[in-house]
Amino acid sequence: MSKFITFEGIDGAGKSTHIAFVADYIQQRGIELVSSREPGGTPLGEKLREIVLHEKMHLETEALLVFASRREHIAEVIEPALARGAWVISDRFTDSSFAYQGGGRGLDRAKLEALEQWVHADLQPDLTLLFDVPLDVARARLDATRELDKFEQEKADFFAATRNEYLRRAAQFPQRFRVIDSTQSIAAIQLQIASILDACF
Ligand SMILES: Nc1ncnc2c1ncn2[C@@H]1O[C@H](COP(=O)(O)OP(=O)(O)O)[C@@H](O)[C@H]1O
Ligand SMILES: Cc1cn([C@H]2C[C@H](O)[C@@H](COP(=O)(O)OP(=O)(O)O)O2)c(=O)[nH]c1=O
Repeated sequence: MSKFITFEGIDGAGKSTHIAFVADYIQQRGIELVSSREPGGTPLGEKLREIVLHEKMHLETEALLVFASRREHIAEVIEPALARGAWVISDRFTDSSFAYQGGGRGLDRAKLEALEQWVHADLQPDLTLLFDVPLDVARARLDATRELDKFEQEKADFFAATRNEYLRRAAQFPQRFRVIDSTQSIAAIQLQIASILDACF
């Protein structure tokens, strides 16, 4: 049966590092897998991603654009894949909007809930892997590796609020969230992910 798995965490937590591992692990079982990301995942969504990640805008514009990208992603990629029995993994989904636009930037949660109801009232991930690390660890990893986009340049209090909102949601939806202590070694994290996935097959 199809599964929808999302990857979440503050920038630098290690999400991208583990996506290829998860993709391999699932495909080794002969399952059709669609691997995607947000904002993005479709040609239009990728254009919206460029705008959201690099342009200054009103907070509500930002929220509307990430949900516009998501609407397209669900219609063009996620729903068709799930309907034919494939598994879908997405690097970020709606929990990112609650964490970044809600927690980080302070957008009223009720507005995000209204958008969520509008865009995907009947769809939720079956499993959400939350990569959780203290801010200083995430920051040190980012500084060591890449040029920072608009979100990655935010200050520590932004990421503290983002992380808190993720942890709040994990506590609110314990049946789909698995919180992974991402200060562990990559090998230890992969072992933990493998045992989480084994429970899904
Ligand atoms: N568990 C870990 N231990 C040490 N370094 C890590 C770990 N996970 C990721 N990294 C490194 O941290 C950096 C950021 O990881 P990345 O997966 O790109 O984070 P994200 O996608 O969450 O922003 C990369 O250079 C990666 O190799
Ligand atoms: C999906 C989504 C992402 N974002 C932000 C979080 C990230 O900082 C950024 C892009 O995420 P990500 O793909 O993790 O960036 P990178 O490729 O640099 O690892 O978009 C939101 O603010 N709201 C959202 O709804």
